[in-house]
Amino acid sequence: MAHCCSDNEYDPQAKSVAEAREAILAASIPVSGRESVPLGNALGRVLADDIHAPADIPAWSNSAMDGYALRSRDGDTARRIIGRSFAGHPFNGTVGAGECVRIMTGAVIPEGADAVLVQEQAVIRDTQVYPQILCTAGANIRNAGEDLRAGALALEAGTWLRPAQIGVLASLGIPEIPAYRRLRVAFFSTGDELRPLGSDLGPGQIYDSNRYTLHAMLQRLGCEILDLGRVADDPGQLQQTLHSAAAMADMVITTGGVSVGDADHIAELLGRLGTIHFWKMNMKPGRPLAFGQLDKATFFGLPGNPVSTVVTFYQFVRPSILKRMGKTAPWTAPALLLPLAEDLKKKPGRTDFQRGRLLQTPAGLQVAGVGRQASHIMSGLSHADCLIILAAEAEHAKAGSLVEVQLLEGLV
Ligand SMILES: Nc1nc2c(c(=O)[nH]1)N[C@H]1C(S)=C(S)[C@@H](COP(=O)(O)OP(=O)(O)OC[C@H]3O[C@@H](n4cnc5c(N)ncnc54)[C@H](O)[C@@H]3O)O[C@H]1N2
Ligand code: MOO
Repeated sequence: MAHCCSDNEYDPQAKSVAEAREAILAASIPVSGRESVPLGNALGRVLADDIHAPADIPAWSNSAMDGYALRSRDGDTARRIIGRSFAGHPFNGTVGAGECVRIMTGAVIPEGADAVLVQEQAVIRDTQVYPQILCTAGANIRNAGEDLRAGALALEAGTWLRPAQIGVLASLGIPEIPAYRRLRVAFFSTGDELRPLGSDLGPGQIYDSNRYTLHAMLQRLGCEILDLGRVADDPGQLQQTLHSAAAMADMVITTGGVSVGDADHIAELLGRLGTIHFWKMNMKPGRPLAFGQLDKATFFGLPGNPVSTVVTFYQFVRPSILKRMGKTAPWTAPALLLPLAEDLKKKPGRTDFQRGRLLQTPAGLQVAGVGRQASHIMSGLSHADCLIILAAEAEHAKAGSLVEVQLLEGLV
């Protein structure tokens, strides 16, 4: 018999994170609906068509520096300034032997010139320029089509638009883009103990924090959010809410009530209403997880413990949303390998997603835990910038050993 406090860390029936994610992604079918979206509102949308460059980018060969456009083959001989080429105001003549054109960054390279002498490397007397160095052909010139050739594939269908991609589309002069429609996600939290923020708490009651965390995670993914509020641990109300959620959304997410307690009704209900798998996951936090289909909607029943809600969202729901939004792979966050700055405790059995923070040390980037790791400690998660992933079979991890790390924040 196992000791009462052993926490049953190893369960041969439990599903691994990789197995569950594979099954979830296989069942996550991309939406087909599409719409035209003004580029200014396109952040976070997914391109529904390939985008080709309508013209060379840059359209003209232009100067990378402020200086003098000249013929490189004339060496370091003095040049006479015959005109000016400013961004938006090209010089219309031709640069000949012994001549140059005053030029600014971004201005068109005049005919005849094949190099730009940077002004810091020139001495000017009267209208003569005396090069202090020899320019090679092509020096400080950005050639037409160097970024993208006319007709070249700029961005592929399935690209998730972040600021850099928006910038590329803007540089092509495209005011509206073809995008897949946004994913409609309905969610609600379950539990008799949950109270709205701002209300007084009675004995045993807590604030419904998961719904706010979920809302924020969905907002970041650009979903159309349908917040259905709090639902008590009442099978009739739960059934009604699940029905209406499935009728209005592409995906339905609940938190709480997926475990084995007497008030955990999600399992039994969904077994009747849809095609649902209840998985005991081989991970910590996030042991119970429900996944399946409810009418046409993908369903996720996330565990109620607040940290478990976040960790399971990032490991399973986010990849499913990204794929259903039409984004091409990858759908999972990449893992870095970083040295641990301190020992971390772990029992063998479940894959551990410990909350961590990155440390800049003289020896380079390292990672440390954020302290207490239980699945109700949201303050720890709020101080974390990454998850430290310790393999199921691993025991305590030693300072200095390399561990997998998933960043919680990205630049874009
Ligand atoms: N006998 C067993 N008990 C439990 C097991 C188990 O395997 N056998 N698993 C434990 C693990 S691990 C987790 S995780 C939880 C998951 O349970 P539920 O999904 O049924 O969640 P609840 O029981 O409803 O709530 C758990 C915990 O989280 C709080 N909670 C719930 N909703 C919210 C919310 N919207 N905002 C903030 N906090 C919330 C709730 O009050 C509970 O404290 O089951 C364990 N038990
Ligand atoms: O698996 Mo639970 O999420 O540890 O608290």
